Amino acid sequence: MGRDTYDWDESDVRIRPNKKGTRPRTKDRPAYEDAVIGRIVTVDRGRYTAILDEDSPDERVVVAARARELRRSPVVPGDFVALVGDTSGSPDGLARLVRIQDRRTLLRRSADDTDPVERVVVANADQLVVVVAAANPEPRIGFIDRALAAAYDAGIEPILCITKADVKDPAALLENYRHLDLEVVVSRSAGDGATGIDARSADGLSARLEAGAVGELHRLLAGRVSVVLGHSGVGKSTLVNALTGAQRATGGVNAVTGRGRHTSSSALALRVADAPPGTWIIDTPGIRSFGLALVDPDNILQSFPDLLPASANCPRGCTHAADAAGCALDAWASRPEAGPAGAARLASLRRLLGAEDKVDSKQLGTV
Ligand SMILES: Nc1nc2c(ncn2[C@@H]2O[C@H](COP(=O)(O)OP(=O)(O)OP(=O)(O)O)[C@@H](O)[C@H]2O)c(=O)[nH]1
Ligand SMILES: [Zn+2]
Repeated sequence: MGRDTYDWDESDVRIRPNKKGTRPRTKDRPAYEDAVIGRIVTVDRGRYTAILDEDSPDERVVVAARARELRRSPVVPGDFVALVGDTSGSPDGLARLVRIQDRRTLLRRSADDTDPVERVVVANADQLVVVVAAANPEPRIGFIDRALAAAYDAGIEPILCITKADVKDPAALLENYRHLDLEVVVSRSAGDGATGIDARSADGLSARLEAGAVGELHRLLAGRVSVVLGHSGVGKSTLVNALTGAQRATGGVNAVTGRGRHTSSSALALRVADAPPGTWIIDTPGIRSFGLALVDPDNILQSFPDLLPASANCPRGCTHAADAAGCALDAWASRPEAGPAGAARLASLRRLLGAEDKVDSKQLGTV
């Protein structure tokens, strides 16, 4: 997909305009007919790093500053942008970012469930890889379910990746997601002597991951743009490094941008090694919470497809809260088909649906 969008030019028509997308008003902006389109790989202190003529002999990295007419529209990794000025890619050159192309998808979050401020995470992602460890740190069901709801809301396909399966069997955790049509990849470190993939993790230790899961992820990512989300310590950098061959944690010159050290708190698009053109991973360090203040409650329920059919038996306008009279979801949870995780699934849905009403919801972003 990334490939196609990359080739857009000035004459392009809009495909699937995203009503959530942010676009400068058409009326009063100059045409910028000499603009070139690039893919944003990272944003750091008001400087936008874009990659131009991707996968061609003229491929180059261009740093840009935003034009005033963009006002405060957020520009994020994954965005395709129009650049004018010095787009040669010379080390000291600075281009001007004059336009954000229409976005296919937009992953947004709020700091917590009551904060209405939109934080745009990445644009044009096809997939969201939610990384949780089987243990150390303990997996948080609420975090997974929040991420699934945000992905559903954004029209992005989720993938669940469980790491550290060598530390604990993730079967009980996976029981929650058994009824979902969700790709699940289970990763573990490789035992001595097994064929593994060496990856340097953020703390500098080298983890050796079993090749199977990394290979499976590699296959799922091919040709697509995937955001990777996970709490600190789950092994996200280890995985990302295994897939990209990057060693950003060790500093030095960045594999994509070719420039200096990247601050570790901003999202960064990295190329997946040995993958077809357009295969990108967008790493999102430092996202600790995933507030759902911007997500339509209806989409929260839609992201629980195992509970959705039963909700058809609820009274009209049912809030599905624990005290909602006649809510059919209680009956669902007690049925054998709901499985051992049925009650937990319902509780998780209720936490997410009810979060916006709670006074102390500041905490809920990290549930
Ligand atoms: N046992 C085991 N340890 C792992 C596995 N994957 C990663 N680790 C270790 O877990 C620790 C954390 O890994 P990181 O990749 O740095 O975790 P992270 O999620 O990127 O954390 P931050 O860098 O803090 O965001 C490191 O010591 C890794 O070597 C695994 O599959 N099994
Ligand atoms: Zn109900």
